[in-house]
Amino acid sequence: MGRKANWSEKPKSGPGRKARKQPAPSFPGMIGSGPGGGGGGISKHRKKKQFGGPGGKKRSSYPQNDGRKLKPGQPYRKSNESKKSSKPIDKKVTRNVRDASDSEEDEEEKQVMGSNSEGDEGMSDNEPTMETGSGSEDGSDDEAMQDDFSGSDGEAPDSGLEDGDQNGDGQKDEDKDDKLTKWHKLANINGSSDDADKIDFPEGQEPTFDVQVVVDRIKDVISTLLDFKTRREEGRSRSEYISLLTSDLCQYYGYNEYLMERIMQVFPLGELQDALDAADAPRPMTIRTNTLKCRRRELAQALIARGVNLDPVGKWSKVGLVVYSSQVPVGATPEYLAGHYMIQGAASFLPVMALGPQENERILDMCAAPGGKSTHIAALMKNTGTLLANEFNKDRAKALIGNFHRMGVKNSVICSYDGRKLPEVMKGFDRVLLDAPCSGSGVISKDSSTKTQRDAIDIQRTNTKQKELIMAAIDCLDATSQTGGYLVYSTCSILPEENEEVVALALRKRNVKLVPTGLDFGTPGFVNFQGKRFHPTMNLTRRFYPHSHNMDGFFVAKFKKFSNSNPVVKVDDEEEEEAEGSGEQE
Ligand SMILES: C[S@@+](CC[C@H](N)C(=O)[O-])C[C@H]1O[C@@H](n2cnc3c(N)ncnc32)[C@H](O)[C@@H]1O
Repeated sequence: MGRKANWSEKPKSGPGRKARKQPAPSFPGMIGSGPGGGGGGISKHRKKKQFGGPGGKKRSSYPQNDGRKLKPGQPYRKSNESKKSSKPIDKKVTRNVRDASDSEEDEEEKQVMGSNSEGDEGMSDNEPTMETGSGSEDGSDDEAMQDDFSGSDGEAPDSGLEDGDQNGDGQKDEDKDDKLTKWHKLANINGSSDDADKIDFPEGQEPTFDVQVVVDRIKDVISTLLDFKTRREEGRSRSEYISLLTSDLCQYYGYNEYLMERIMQVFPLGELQDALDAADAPRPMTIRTNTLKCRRRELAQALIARGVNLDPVGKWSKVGLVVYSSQVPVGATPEYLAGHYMIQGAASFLPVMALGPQENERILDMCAAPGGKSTHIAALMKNTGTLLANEFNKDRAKALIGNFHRMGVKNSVICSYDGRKLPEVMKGFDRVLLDAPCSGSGVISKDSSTKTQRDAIDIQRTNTKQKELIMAAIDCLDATSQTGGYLVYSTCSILPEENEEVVALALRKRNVKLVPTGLDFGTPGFVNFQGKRFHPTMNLTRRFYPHSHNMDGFFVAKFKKFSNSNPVVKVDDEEEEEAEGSGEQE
């Protein structure tokens, strides 16, 4: 398997060193370009005409676009201008974003990577377009499945919603003219909105499509909604403005109305554009060192010597590396083939960090393929104890097997049950990870078809499955475990229907409580959402967003099971829950 790396080699010269002298690489593709940016919508136009007026000067400032460099996990702080206008439209959706500490790397890492490198502060400007090759592997559930031996570089992200349900990217191939016609119809746009005080509401006339008109109007409507009393046009209601904004955002970003409305409920108005822009931009490529086989410093040395321009991912992880650019395919290096690392989105480190696997435990990964998190769990267990890695989809389970072999996982059993049936097969685990199949609304840059293909029925179906899986996951746990009794529930979705609502149901129907995830950044989960009141401890769950944390949209909740019996839930309550979802109505 590959040739042996010379770990003692010092990166004084050679391609790695040279790579570091290159101009600062930037984020792939900026908004609207690159594989993820072309989702639906008007990304091509957006390249030319960004918010902030003609000439392409962006008003909304995504981390890499305003000259700052961020690594995954680093919070993005808005410019003063944005801050001033960042009034939430509704107090119920006001978020408190907790800042992560800045990523100052420890001295040891600096010595290896070279101090003062361009990358020290974070990502740079050129997309690291890595050829992953046929052997490339993606450890993340939520990323393109580069490691499932399909050999495809641009596959849909693995939200695992349905077995084999990942959509082709028909949206990308949509004919530009058809798209424009569609936008024209949808837009119903007339005139320009240069005058910020006078917004031209479409009144049924045939629309004249003009991206700049849409862009300006989005800006004006948001400004109006943020200062409604003074800026509103007499006789216009807030809902008129909101529906105009929804329609314009759908056109500009290429979402269907259902998903756009959901997203507008998640983010305060002052954050919305940043969130939507960042959702389109590809995330930095990150890799996770397989500590079963090597140390991060050694891996970094070996890759730098091959021409990979990298840095530690941030202070929050001891095993992650962010790759800025590379002269070799990162998914086909000898080190990769020898299992020294997994190509894995930074956000997908978080559920396993929260789980905190211990040596000699019995751990279940209920939805495990392709194995990014499972192999991480095995590494933290140091190949001791027992890891049961389950994956319902047999084809995907093959990728799991391949990854376990490559990464040298030896403490595991792989099985292929419907997770909902697992308690009938085996129980008594110290820890369980449920990285649930989801809509993928947090990983839109990896599968832009999500923008148009998720609807209410789809989300409802997913939500039902997630609720059944979480019940089963808890039933597999042993509350009397001496070392654990913990469940981590995670998704790569930002929708409360797939996150807080699922958690809320578990809190009601099982003897579990939420505990801190131990992750020192992330935004607290919603305690109130759209008139629903969740348990106050919901603020212990963590949300991660591309625009705030420079990683995929993710949700992580950690539970402790305190009794193996189940609470008695009154039949009336159950019926009410089924009718209303799991949160209490305010
Ligand atoms: C989000 S992905 C998991 C990614 C994985 N944890 C990783 O890090 O590589 C969800 C997985 O759940 C699987 N899945 C879907 N329904 C399932 C079920 N009922 N039981 C078990 N697995 C299921 C999907 O096939 C998909 O592989």
